[in-house]
Amino acid sequence: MLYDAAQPDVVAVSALARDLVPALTAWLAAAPVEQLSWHHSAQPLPHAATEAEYTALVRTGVAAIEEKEVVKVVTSRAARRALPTGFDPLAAFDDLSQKYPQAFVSLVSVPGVGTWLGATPEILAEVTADGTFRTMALAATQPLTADVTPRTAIWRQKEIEEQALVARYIVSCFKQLRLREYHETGPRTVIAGQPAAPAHRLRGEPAARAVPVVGHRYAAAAAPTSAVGGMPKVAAMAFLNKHEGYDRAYYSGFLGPVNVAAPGIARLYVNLRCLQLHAHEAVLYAGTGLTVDSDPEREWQETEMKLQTVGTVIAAAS
Ligand SMILES: C=C(O[C@H]1C=CC=C(C(=O)O)[C@@H]1O)C(=O)O
Repeated sequence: MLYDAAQPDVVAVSALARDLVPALTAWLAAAPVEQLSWHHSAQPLPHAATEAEYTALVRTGVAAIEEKEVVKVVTSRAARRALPTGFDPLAAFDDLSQKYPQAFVSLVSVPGVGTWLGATPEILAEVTADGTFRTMALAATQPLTADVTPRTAIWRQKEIEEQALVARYIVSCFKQLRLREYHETGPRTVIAGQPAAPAHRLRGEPAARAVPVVGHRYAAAAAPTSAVGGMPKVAAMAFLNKHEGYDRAYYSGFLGPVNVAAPGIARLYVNLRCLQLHAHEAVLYAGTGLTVDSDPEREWQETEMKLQTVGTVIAAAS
């Protein structure tokens, strides 16, 4: 499934994905690595914001919240990193899979789309074999340190508010789909990464029994969620289009296996902690949810921390 934030009405789903898997797996196993050609997007490289530019964007975001233009907005930035000679995307994929066993690690290379590598912890929507539909409200991240565990993590007002906004947004999407019966657990702190860029998140997990199509409809209605766009959605997106200053491309869109395990089973993830490969460099993406209490310097540091998730595989290959 492919979704591009710039074309929110277009969601491409392969009905035959399951039938393609054996042929693709055999092809990958048979092709020598040097013969695999990785697609590069024809789009120009995005502007990579400096610290001064990003903190200024955060200040503008906080001012927009103070002026009640938006309730919450999630600003983001791109960062460019030179690729080490002979960088092997398949080895980087293996490396990420080992480092982040709880994340959805993906390597996607499509003509016209380019090559994207990522390790996202965030489920957008899931439909399981028994027809259960699940989603989660993630927001806020803090570094995992020796003396902070999920049991002892303390969250500030800003983060509690941020997570509550995302949860409320999800419930409003349920209402839109006339999905009235669901149950909610949490929020509870979870580990959303492994040593390289560890983080804790708050998570609510509303679940509802539903026909499989709800997953698809929910994903199309909810994306971009308030965890990656903001609230209200239209005002937050207008703010980002005006001020963010670069094209997010597939970052903060969604991806995942649909109809692969069996028809109707889907697991869609928000495309976070990802990078796009270009011929000689990678573009990494990260963002942070702003509320009225956001501190620009802390938000910059949070993006730095998040960039390390995929940044480590480039550093490891150097
Ligand atoms: C925009 C990103 O994270 C969003 C999703 C979850 C937690 C977030 C946070 O910690 O601020 C953000 O809202 C990103 O990781 O690039």
